[in-house]
Amino acid sequence: MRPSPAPLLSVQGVTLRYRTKDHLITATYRVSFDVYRSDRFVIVGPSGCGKSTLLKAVGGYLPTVEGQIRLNNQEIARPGPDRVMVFQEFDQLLPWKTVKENVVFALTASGRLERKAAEEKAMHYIDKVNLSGFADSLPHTLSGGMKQRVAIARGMAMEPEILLMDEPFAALDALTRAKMQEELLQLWEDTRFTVLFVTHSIPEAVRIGSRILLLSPHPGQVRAELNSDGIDARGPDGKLLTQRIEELLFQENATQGRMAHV
Ligand SMILES: Nc1ncnc2c1ncn2[C@@H]1O[C@H](COP(=O)(O)OP(=O)(O)OP(=O)(O)O)[C@@H](O)[C@H]1O
Repeated sequence: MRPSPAPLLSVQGVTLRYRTKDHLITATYRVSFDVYRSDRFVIVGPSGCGKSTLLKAVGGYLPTVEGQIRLNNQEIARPGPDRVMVFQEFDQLLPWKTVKENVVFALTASGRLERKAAEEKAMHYIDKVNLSGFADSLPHTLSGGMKQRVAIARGMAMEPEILLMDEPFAALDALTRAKMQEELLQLWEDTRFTVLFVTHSIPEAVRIGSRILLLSPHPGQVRAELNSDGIDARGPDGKLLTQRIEELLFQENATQGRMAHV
């Protein structure tokens, strides 16, 4: 038997808290999961269960209270270019820079590439998100979906070890959202990047994920981790998986922290 590969990202027993003036808020409690290279790892759970907080901690913006987060076996202590975030908001781009310049700037400002190499790489990824014809446009002339495509192109151009996506399509209309999900999967087919994707939409989790982690309501604990690789989200298996997730998330007396593998 071949030894199983080491995880790219390992989250072990992670508790995350916010301290406000009057309260200590536990956002996640002893959450554990592993993300392997080329996983499309989706975290799904109800509003307030700590999904964004987990992503912030993986991004290196929030320290753990308990547990450890390791990338390539190195403990995460601060943000770094090996982890790039894409957010829900459409205002992630620099409004005074064109589409191309937004991507080029991310590559040159981090000192990773010279101007010419950065331009080439920027155009490569802008093309991948089908925006070549808009390279010289300013963000305010683009639709919400197009802005998100630019943010994704910028994130991918940085070629991080892992792309962190926090509800990137939640503010889009249903049709555009479905199209963007399709495009993301196509991009993944092309480049097999590793993505950690947060959503509160079960259909989106089933559509995007190769693995799906379910978190309980606040404070978020692991309720189950499901294998969804190769499942046709629109076919009978996709429907069954959606039902199973609904049961696991909404059953009244779910045993907290119990792991279910499908
Ligand atoms: N900056 C903050 N200060 C204090 N509490 C916070 C802060 N950010 C989040 N919280 C609290 O932490 C908990 C988890 O929030 P988080 O935003 O991570 O949840 P979520 O699952 O991403 O929710 P949603 O799906 O609504 O975005 C919530 O109770 C929230 O109120």
